[in-house]
Amino acid sequence: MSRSSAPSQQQPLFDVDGPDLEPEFQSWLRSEGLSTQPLLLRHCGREGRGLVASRSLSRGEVLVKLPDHLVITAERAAGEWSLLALLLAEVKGRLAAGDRSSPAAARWGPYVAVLPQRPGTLLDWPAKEVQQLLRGSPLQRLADSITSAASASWRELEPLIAQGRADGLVPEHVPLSKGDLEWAFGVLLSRCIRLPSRGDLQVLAPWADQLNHDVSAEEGCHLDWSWDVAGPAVPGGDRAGGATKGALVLRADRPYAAGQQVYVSYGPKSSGELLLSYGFCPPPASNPHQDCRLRVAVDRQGDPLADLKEQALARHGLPSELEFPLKLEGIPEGLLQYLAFLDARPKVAQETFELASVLFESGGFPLLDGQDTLVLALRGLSNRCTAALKAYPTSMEADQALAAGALAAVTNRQQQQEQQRRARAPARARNYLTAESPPAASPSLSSPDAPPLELTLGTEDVFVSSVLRSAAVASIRVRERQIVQRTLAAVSGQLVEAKRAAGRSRRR
Ligand SMILES: C[S@@+](CC[C@H](N)C(=O)[O-])C[C@H]1O[C@@H](n2cnc3c(N)ncnc32)[C@H](O)[C@@H]1O
Repeated sequence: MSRSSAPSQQQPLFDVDGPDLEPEFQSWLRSEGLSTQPLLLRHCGREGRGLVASRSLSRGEVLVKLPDHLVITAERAAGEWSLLALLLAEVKGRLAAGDRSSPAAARWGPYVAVLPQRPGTLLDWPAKEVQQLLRGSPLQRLADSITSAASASWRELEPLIAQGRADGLVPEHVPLSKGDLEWAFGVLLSRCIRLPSRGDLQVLAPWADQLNHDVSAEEGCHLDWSWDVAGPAVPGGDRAGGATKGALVLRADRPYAAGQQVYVSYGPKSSGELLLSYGFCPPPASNPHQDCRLRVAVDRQGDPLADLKEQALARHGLPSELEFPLKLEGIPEGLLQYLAFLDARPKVAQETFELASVLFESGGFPLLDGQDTLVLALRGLSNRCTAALKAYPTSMEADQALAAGALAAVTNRQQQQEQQRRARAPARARNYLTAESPPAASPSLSSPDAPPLELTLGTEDVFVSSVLRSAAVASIRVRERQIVQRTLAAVSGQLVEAKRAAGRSRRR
């Protein structure tokens, strides 16, 4: 794990003497050879459960050491991602029916029992809302890829389940409907960790998956969680009492005070990616990984050189379609070269390959039939940005008001809950700060100048309230458009500069 040394905001402290959460799960972990120390499982406000330092911790100290046999891999679930989902859904179905007779339920039951009923990912959103809320945003493509992956898995699993029922392997009391599988896909989306050190193996890691995400952390879980795969065996760690092959080890990257929540990063993800795959939405304006994806592709319909261009791109190891993350800080590396190539119209085949070599090998922008290919690329980017802005169905002002209105509603509700909690809490517990972030000042509901959403909307907020879901998306749309507008401004500046340079070279 790695994260910035300063916490992103003033962090609340949690009660280290409070009652243990999920006691059955924790005693199962201990019986499996996992020491849950030095972290405690606590309710962490809108983040759900989280892991909290039980005492002060020093940098470099081991926080989690998960023996290999407790890591659930697709291999261990006898196959691929879909089968891992099937394993989860089957165990959940059996637990609901009080049946622990299958080996999978006996093995993983205590873990599956503490998984959230509603992971709160995009797969839990009402289908009609997905299209409606994401229209115009590049997030629509991510949503499509999530829903089509889930549909493809279901198509793969449906006949297997039917066969399993026919063969008496899946009893009638275990429901395995599309909805049950979607629950499992949501769990995988929001909890799977990709381990680069093990060939990008995707795993479920009980206990470690109770760690929440901090946008300011530098790198992290799901795609990149930087677990060390520990070399030394954990004696007595396997179920037969022998040594396991290793363990996933998480070390503290900085000191923690007792009661402080330990966060990791789920990877450099934008607020939209977090919303769709994990169900929560950190304020996009303060997410350092916020971007607006621009998809650019060879125009197969309109470009007579499309085939040649695809061949030339392939020679340079490039696909015929790419997504570039536009950011506030400037034009992404390689975008202008790619656009210059897509938009150029060489007259002969050979020129197409030569142009590709100059653009992609030297990074320079040659003249093509007297035309400056940098100017071509900048104009192409400007047109695409203008089109991207037009694709949003709502105005910037409407989105700002929507996001601010939700912030006010959440803040008010939070203040009320806080007052109720304080009134109920015993005196000792009042010494601890509360689990939720400090309330923000309520902005005006309708002002177009209202501040951006400054509060993370939690999975529960987003799941239960379609108003908050649309507010979360509105806050993302606001930031995406700000990024596109900033890119347009940078392009205009560069176009003026490129034209001046072209004029100077003509005069010479
Ligand atoms: C890997 S699990 C972490 C444990 C989880 N909190 C639980 O109670 O099971 C990921 C889920 O935790 C929640 N989460 C993680 N980081 C969060 C954050 N910074 N803000 C709000 N929710 C967060 C989201 O619901 C997400 O889908």
